[in-house]
Amino acid sequence: MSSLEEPLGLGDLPKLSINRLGRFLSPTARRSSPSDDHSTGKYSNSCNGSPFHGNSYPWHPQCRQADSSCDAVELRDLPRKVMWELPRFVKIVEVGPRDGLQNEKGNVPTSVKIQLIHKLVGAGLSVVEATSFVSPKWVPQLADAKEVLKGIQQEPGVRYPVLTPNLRGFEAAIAAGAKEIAVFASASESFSKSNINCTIEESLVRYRGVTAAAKKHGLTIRGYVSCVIGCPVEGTINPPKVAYVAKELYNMGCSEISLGDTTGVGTPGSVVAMLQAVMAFVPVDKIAVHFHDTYGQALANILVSLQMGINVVDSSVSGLGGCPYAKGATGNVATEDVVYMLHGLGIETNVDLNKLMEAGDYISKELGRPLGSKTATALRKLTT
Ligand SMILES: CC(C)(COP(=O)([O-])OP(=O)([O-])OC[C@H]1O[C@@H](n2cnc3c(N)ncnc32)[C@H](O)[C@@H]1OP(=O)([O-])[O-])[C@@H](O)C(=O)NCCC(=O)NCCSC(=O)C[C@@](C)(O)CC(=O)[O-]
Repeated sequence: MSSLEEPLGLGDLPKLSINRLGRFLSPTARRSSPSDDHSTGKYSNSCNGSPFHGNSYPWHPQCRQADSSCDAVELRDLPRKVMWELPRFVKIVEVGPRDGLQNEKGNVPTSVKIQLIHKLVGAGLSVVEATSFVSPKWVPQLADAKEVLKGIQQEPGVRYPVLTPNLRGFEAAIAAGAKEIAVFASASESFSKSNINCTIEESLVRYRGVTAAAKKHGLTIRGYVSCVIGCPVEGTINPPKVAYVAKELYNMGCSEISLGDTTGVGTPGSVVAMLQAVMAFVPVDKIAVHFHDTYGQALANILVSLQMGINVVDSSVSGLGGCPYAKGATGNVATEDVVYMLHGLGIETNVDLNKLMEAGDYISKELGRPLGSKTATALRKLTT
């Protein structure tokens, strides 16, 4: 990886003066001490011997303890500390081959889908949602689900979940070799009707059957809740509604609940309230976030989710995607942009950004459209 591809952030922190670092702290986050001199930016000393010598960092847990030393604090860890204990590792669930390609107007050859999945796995992604075993009358773009799943050369340690809307889809998925499935409910009645042609309650009954069958086969099950912030028909969705559907999916055996802002209307403000409600019923380490970037809020929404303890993020290479049954919704947040931000925060992903961009180049060329990732667009301009 050339230095141009390294996100600005980590490498540059040591070059910042302590006084400039002090300015990262908001007046409310930083408690003043009588010995602080605000005119010079010199603050009282609670960190002897550390790179922060001469400064007090009340946001750091060690600094918050009386008589503690900040010796252990390294500049490298600063972003995670300033941002309130961000996770060290984030698992990215790549949904491009499914959520992305389900929305394509033109026909994408099966061989291209398979090649894309191989490239994404080659970039280090350990979970790649491969396809959907839905009705081809509803989503003709994924009518080749069986061929795609059978055609993938499955790598050990990599998961290839597929969507199953009912027992029929589940059986087809099993026959094609699926080891992990996902069921998808909605927090909006209108969207449930337009997407899977049933009410929320009917979908939960249906999914109890699917999850029971999946458990018998020893399969891992993911559960989606869509329209967690807003619905194109109903408008704002109340957080308790989202929490209810998430709890039901969790209780029926879904090991991970992915919360989908299907239309991308969420902001960090609405996302916090929604996550808070869900976390009352589903453990934080079982929650994933799934943001579409319609309003350009996805990265901010991911960041606030990480600050609340989430460490699983769904995204789509080159920002492919949208839902054929959610009018106006654009693509998922681009995986390249997520990886760039996470690496910039010092968070590991095991994803090689260069190889990921190659996968993005590949599918964009195949679809005949410009790159959908801002990071990839910027880096390609610099390197070509
Ligand atoms: C759920 C159904 C099937 C109900 O569809 P329906 O019309 O109510 O069901 P049906 O039982 O009357 O079946 C209609 C036809 O489809 C067939 N059929 C029935 N099931 C299957 C199956 N599994 N596989 C293949 N074929 C199937 C069935 O055999 C029948 O064929 P016919 O007799 O007319 O020839 C339909 O509404 C459907 O497939 N919906 C899926 C729509 C979809 O995939 N939407 C995109 C998902 S994205 C999403 O939900 C959001 C998410 C997860 O990405 C998160 C986010 O972004 O927020």
